[in-house]
Amino acid sequence: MQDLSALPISGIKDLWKTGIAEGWQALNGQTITEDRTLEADVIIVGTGAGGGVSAEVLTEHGLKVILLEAGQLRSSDDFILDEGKAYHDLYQEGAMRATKDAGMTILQGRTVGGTTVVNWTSSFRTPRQTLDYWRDRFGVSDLDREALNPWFDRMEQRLNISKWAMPPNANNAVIKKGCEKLGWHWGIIPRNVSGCWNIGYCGMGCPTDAKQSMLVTTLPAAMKKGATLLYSTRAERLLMEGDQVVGVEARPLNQAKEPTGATLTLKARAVVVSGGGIQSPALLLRSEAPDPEKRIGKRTFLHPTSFTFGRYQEEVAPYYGAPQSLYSDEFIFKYGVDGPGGYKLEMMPLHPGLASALIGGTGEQARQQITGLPHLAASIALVRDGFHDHSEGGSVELRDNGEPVLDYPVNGYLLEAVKRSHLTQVEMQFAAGAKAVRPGHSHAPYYRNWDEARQGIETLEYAPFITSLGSAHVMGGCAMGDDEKHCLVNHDGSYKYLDNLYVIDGSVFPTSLGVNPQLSIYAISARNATALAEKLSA
Ligand SMILES: Cc1cc2nc3c(=O)[nH]c(=O)nc-3n(C[C@H](O)[C@H](O)[C@H](O)COP(=O)(O)OP(=O)(O)OC[C@H]3O[C@@H](n4cnc5c(N)ncnc54)[C@H](O)[C@@H]3O)c2cc1C
Repeated sequence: MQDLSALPISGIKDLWKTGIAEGWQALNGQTITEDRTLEADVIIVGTGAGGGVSAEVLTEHGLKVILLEAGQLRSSDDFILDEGKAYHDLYQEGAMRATKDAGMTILQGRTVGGTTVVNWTSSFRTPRQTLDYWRDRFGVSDLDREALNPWFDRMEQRLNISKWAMPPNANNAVIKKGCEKLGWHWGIIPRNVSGCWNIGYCGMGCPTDAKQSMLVTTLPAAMKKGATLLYSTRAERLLMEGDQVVGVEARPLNQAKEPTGATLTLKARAVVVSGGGIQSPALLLRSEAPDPEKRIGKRTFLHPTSFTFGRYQEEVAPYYGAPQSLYSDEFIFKYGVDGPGGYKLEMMPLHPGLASALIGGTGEQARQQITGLPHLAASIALVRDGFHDHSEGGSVELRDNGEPVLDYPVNGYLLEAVKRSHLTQVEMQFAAGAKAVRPGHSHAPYYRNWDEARQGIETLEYAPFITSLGSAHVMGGCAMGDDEKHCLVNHDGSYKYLDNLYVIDGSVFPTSLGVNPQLSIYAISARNATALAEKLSA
């Protein structure tokens, strides 16, 4: 019998299959077994938020671009709502990435389109407080909200970003019900979707191309203008002559993500590094790029994220519907910008695979948890990291095989914020009508009411490993700013110690943001890629 689950949705044309049939230059590294040399005006390493936007802008200016992507090319026909396949094919380390001591899990994309292919579409402008802090603390000039607003306008229009007009799913409705009852702020999330079917599988790749990720927007635009894409091909190191970057050495990868043995020598007038947090610093480290203050990979931030799970009488079905549509900023700057850690409240989708990994438990307990999934709501709190002396983030290191690992110790400052965020989320879920709520902590039971929970959480030990923490927002590691003690690139993305090298992605943020990062990356990348394009085409 035919396996219907493996069939693409009929009537939706796969953009990439059509484009390649029409002549787009997309080369699969798996088929490259012999050395080659290629030339372009600009080489872009990485095809996510920063790389996609840069590719569109640079090709619009008539520049010849080569895009390198370590991940594979997967497009709408491949997105069959299968968690296992998606995590294996579309995520870094098969979605098993974690910090060095395994204190936090890290979800990050690795595919053509980068993390934008698997993200949950929430699109916020950078908070003023964050931009002001960057200016005052790190000397990030020319990047206040007024200067950035035109770039936000432009990218919101390009990616069809607007507040979600449908009713929230039951999972997200917890925010409205709970916050209204408690008198807390809540709002509707703007999403980058066009004709969204409200399926709820954004994290597995959008099968209807409704999500306006780089895969269906900027990258196809660049391909139409003659860009060359080399996928399953990893940038190994930068090619340098004195203090000039002259290109990139790249390795095509086979299906097992191992080098095929061939070497690609790619020459260009400029190199844009858009590998995202962790990978962009890793490329600079592998290249032994000059770094007098030892800043490469330092100040890598994660928005460390805590969870709570609420059980409801009615069905919640946390796997259906727009994954994130409501949020609360009640606690994000409540304790000042650089005081105790503030956090943004959102909900997260729970599909069976992710749920079993996050909720934990074994044997009968695990069975009960999973059978109860339809009645479970999952809230998250994204802790703003990087705004306090005790919140310096993590450092990227290289393993023996050249692959990166992030050392991010979970310290007392963070755990204090996490404890407060548990109390907040538990209170919100009870106010929303939950019958029982459990914070993401190995020693926490399901509490039956807010009083019991408050007392219980007060007695919990908050320590690394027993306190569940994860991240889907890797930022920083190549901080921008005038302050050379902390920063590696200038506010236009140019590398301080080499010519012709630009970092354009989420790794340039000198702190985390306090909002989900994609729109900040799109806007700042559009600004910096435009300046670069004008310079190169002058
Ligand atoms: C599950 C999930 C949900 C999310 N939801 C949201 C959301 O709702 N809203 C939001 O704002 N953000 C969300 N994010 C985060 C957001 O998508 C990312 O912050 C953003 O895409 C990062 O952009 P980037 O350009 O820095 O890197 P990425 O988009 O990660 O792109 C980097 C790309 O470069 C490639 N690469 C790296 N190194 C090399 C190399 N050496 N050679 C070749 N290729 C290389 C990588 O394989 C990757 O494809 C989510 C993330 C996840 C994981």
